[in-house]
Amino acid sequence: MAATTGPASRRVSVFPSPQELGPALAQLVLERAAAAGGGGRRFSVGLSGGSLVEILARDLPPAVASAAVSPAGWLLAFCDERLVPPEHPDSTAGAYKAQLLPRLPVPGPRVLTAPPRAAPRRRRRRVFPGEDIPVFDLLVLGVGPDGHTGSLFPGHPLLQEKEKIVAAITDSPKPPPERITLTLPVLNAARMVVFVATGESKAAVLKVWTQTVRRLNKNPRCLGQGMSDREGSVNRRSVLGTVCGSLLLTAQPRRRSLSPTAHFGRRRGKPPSRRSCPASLRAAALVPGRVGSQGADHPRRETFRLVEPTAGRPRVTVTAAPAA
Ligand SMILES: O=C1O[C@H](COP(=O)(O)O)[C@@H](O)[C@H](O)[C@H]1O
Repeated sequence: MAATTGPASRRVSVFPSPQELGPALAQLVLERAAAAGGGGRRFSVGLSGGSLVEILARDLPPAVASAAVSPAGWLLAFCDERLVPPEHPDSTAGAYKAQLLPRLPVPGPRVLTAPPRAAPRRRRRRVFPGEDIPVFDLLVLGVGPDGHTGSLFPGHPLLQEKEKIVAAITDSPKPPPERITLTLPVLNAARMVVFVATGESKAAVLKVWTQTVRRLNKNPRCLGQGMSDREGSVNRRSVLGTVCGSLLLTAQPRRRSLSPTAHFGRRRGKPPSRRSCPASLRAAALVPGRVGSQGADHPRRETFRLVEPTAGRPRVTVTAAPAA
């Protein structure tokens, strides 16, 4: 049973274990698939790798079977991929092909083996007709202990990417160093984004994330303490740059008039110049409403969050649970 707080559009649910989180996540996938079908769309879903593969491989197939749903119309892509041979244990596509796909009914989903930007322009057009930026119905993203999501790492210049929809990274702090990843513009364009974090190693980053979002929601003009802390083993501002940039996915059109001062506040002296204020943070200041999380401040608790705007898309979900 999940402990859930926050308005329906921005819900935080805490699951006692991944065993309980998994079925809820599977239900969410089916709900989004049904919503896409109801809207006359093919269901497009992007999946991260890492620990998520096991959760989905365990809990999605039984949910699909008991709902008697056919995944034949689904389009499945990967939020990021490590550039290793498909049979390598680090390959995200390889892991899904080995663990999840054989457990789904036949015919299974259409699988994009590389994110659309890596494909020729003609093929991208066919996959996401009429969309400059692919609008996924659902992105299921993991969160690393350092706050990375997909292969978007805290403090990495890739967070500033605005043009590409898929970008290469050759210096990933987490091995393997060479990867490709969906960029923030794609994350921000999705109809719903689910962040899944399990295990104690994620507790610290989720705590910072939650606290910052609360601060932002109370007073979007001040990111508060820690945000100008450039020292220490963890650059909290950068961590939040990733995390809050992701939370932007929820949000509203940007207000052009917002200045960097507005985002960093004046409490810690002179605000940084616009250049030193990451776009993801500028955007994060516009996250509306309240994100609550029961117990999420406790370092040993992790959270399941569902964040969605009151009107229309996109919606953001974060899921987490202590490790089994
Ligand atoms: O390197 C990666 O890490 C994240 C988080 O992985 P996890 O095993 O800690 O859940 C993952 O979401 C991403 O796809 C992957 O490339």
